[in-house]
Amino acid sequence: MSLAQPEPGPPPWRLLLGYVAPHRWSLLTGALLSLVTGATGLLLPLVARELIDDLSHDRAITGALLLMSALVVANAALGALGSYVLRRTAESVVLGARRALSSYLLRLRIPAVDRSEPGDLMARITSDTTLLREVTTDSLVGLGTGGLTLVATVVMMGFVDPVLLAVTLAVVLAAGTVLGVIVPRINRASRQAQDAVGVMGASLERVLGALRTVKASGAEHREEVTLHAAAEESWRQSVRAAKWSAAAGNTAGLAMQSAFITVLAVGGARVATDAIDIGTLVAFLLYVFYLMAPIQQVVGAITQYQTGAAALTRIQEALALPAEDRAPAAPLPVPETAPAAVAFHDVRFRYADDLPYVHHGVSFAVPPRGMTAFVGPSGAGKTTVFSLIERFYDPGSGVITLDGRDVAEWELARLRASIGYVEQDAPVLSGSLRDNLLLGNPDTDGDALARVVKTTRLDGLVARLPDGLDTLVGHRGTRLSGGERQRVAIARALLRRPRLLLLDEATSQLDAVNEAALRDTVADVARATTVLVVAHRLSTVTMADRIVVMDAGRVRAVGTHRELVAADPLYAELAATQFLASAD
Ligand SMILES: Nc1ncnc2c1ncn2[C@@H]1O[C@H](COP(=O)(O)OP(=O)(O)OP(=O)(O)O)[C@@H](O)[C@H]1O
Repeated sequence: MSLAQPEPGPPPWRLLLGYVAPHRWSLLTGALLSLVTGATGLLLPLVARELIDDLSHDRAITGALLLMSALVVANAALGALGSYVLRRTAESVVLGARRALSSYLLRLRIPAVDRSEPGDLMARITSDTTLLREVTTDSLVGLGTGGLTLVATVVMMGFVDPVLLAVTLAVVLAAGTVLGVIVPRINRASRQAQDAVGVMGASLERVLGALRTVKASGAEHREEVTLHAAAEESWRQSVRAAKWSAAAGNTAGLAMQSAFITVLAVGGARVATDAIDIGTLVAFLLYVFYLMAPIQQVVGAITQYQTGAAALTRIQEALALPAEDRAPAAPLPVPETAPAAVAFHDVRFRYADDLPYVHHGVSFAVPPRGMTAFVGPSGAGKTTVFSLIERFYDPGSGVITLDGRDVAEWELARLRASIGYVEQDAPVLSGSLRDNLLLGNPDTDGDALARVVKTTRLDGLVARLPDGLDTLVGHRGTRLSGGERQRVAIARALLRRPRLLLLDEATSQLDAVNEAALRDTVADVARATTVLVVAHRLSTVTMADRIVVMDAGRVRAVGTHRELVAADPLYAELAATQFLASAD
């Protein structure tokens, strides 16, 4: 699954260097340790040649043996330290990418979220970033240290016998041509495998988010088929990538074996004709043996990079989605407490370029203080009014003002700090009830919290819960009823001490007693705050100071309940059917 990307981003290797840059020193240290490890290994054949020489001339071999032992121990110790440093650095690169991505995803603009699958975005943060670990150690370091060791080994081989080196290189180059065909296939398969993991994440999120509905609809089997199809696609593509990776690895292995045999044959002939001595041939064969590791490392680096490049591209696609400016870490102190004035001036809006307009020139003005109710048939565009005030979306044309100033000119965090928003489906985040209430204003003191808990009639619920305010709610905690969730959402919004309260009233969530109590609370709030409410109940509209009647993306009429019943036929009909049906 691909996210829409406006223009091609930088190549994956540049992205990789960007992630690695903050850790360049530890990466260099690790790489250096690996190099020194390789160098100690490279000295061994020379010492071996000395040892054979000493033996054939009846000289003592203790010194050579001691040197060899020291080199072997140093090789092991430095190798372990180097791989630890590299692994740690790679984990830090993964951490950096995860931090960057999660911060970015929290700032995504709502239209970008509307068009993305949350499960796929999650896969990008979790599984794609994990792939950066291997790409950092295996690819970047592998290519660096493997490449350098390769060059050093080749130089040493040239030093020992240039003819045998030419033979070795001819075999290795033949294998390189085959690898050129294989490597791009690994990239394609890896990208498809990661995309399939994204699709699976999206399907899982869809099912787990509505598991009750899936069960109640008896749709488990159909959903299972979709999930399995995504899992199988990931398997298929990963197996394809594995097939090509294995082919690449074995091509390198085969090349080395062939080089070994060829060197043995040609070298044997050279020893027979006295062109070289036996010690030189043994030393050269040891170098061929040593060449194997850096070649495998370089081939591994190239194949691993193909997988990493696919992941890097997916990460970059997420980072190219439109996002809001970074919000300050601490909640902004609300600069003013005066109630806000809101106005829409000829606002036209649609959710996406390929969707019809939802607002066709909406205009209204709400003075500070008091309650304004928005009513109208389902789909008229009432909730959209709130989304635009919060700047979840920007209008296509027209202007929305808060205190007479275009909301587009407000610093976003300051704008939202002025507003308390109670959504229609009032989500509860998993965590304690206290966390949920203090989400928008964690510094609230205990007295203020207790007051709001009481006014929103949550005190009974708190008394009933086993750990009171610290009881876990939401996922893996106590499930709250629809009405309780709504009261929590109202309390959360009030604790933000908003200058403008947006209340998207859900139908039939509250029982009569709680509804009456909350009506009084909201009426109280409206004395000092501007309250806008999408109203579905007669009790709400009758107490509103003004009612805005919306129909099909336009404002039909504005007035009080009494005025509108007399003047507006649609409102009169709504009052007679929709509102009366839920009146107390
Ligand atoms: N995120 C979105 N993306 C695309 N279309 C949307 C989105 N949200 C709402 N719409 C569409 O915009 C139109 C107006 O929706 P809105 O939620 O504002 O209506 P409403 O008047 O609040 O309805 P209700 O009373 O049923 O809640 C609807 O046709 C809806 O399908």
